[in-house]
Amino acid sequence: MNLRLGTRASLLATTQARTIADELRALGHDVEMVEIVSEGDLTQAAGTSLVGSATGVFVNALRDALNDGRIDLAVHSLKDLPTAPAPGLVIAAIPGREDPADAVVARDGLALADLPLGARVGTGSPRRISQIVRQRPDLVVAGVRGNIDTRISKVHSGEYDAVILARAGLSRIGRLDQITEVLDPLTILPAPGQGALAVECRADSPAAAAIAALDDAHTRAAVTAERTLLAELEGGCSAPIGAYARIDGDRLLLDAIALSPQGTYAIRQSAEGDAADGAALGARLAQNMLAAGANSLSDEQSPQPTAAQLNTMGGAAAPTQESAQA
Ligand SMILES: NCc1[nH]cc(CCC(=O)O)c1CC(=O)O
Repeated sequence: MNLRLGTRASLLATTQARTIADELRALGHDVEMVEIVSEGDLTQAAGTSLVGSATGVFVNALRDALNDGRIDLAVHSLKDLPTAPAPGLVIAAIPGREDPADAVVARDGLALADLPLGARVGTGSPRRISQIVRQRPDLVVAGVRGNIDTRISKVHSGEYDAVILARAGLSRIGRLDQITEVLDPLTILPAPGQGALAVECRADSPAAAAIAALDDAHTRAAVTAERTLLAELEGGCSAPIGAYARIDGDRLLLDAIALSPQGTYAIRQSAEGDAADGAALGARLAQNMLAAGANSLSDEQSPQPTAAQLNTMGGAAAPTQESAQA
């Protein structure tokens, strides 16, 4: 089958797209790569930045190309896809995912815990900020723009003592040697879907069946749990969310955290369910977290916390309370 695969021009995007193209070629398909240039790429190249979500602009440029019939499939980082389904499009494959952990790239080979008091850490992700400041309130966290290599270069130039990046992205572009610490995904919970790719096509496209051969059932179950949890929590709160699901035999284990922006308060819970139904597990854990107060997390203590909130809030909470089974 002839397949036109759309990709952004960035190193990470083209590397990810090439991986998928190679796998489809191995199945006997002819794959042509089509570069899709978006407003986001143009402004990034000009050294300026977009107001609002740049990732949204990149995703939409690829989706427009799918809807217009300029391409037959698009490869996305799953964590950059909004949880709402795109009308007329389907995620035809979620291939096996990389290690979803976050990673530290720091000067002098340092781990997060070894950074000196008041060190400068670059990340703009509310999820990373809240979890890292919760562990190290002394760190000065500042947003950092640009692609992965640009971010790493800001450590080498001394602008930052460390930056936090997804291990998967560093792996894909061959920068694992830059990592000075991989953060345990049960300590710093990853973004829902981190490390996974999503291959999207038109719902009525004959390409869907061809692409489906790349799907990995275990990864799909895990990221479905993570993204369903995110979707349910997004409806009820604007707190940063981390989630990490993994398969254990025929069971699916899910850990999730919602935090106040500076990490003063957090609700962390875990649950397990049938590996065949990630959506049910994600929805159930989200409801439990909302019941525990995930919808009212702020760095100022809430006026009248419920008993359930008191049980799961605060930096001094014992790990056993934080990881109460749901
Ligand atoms: N939002 C940017 C983005 N989207 C996907 C990745 C890396 C690959 C992945 O997480 O799957 C990154 C960079 C990062 O977070 O370090």
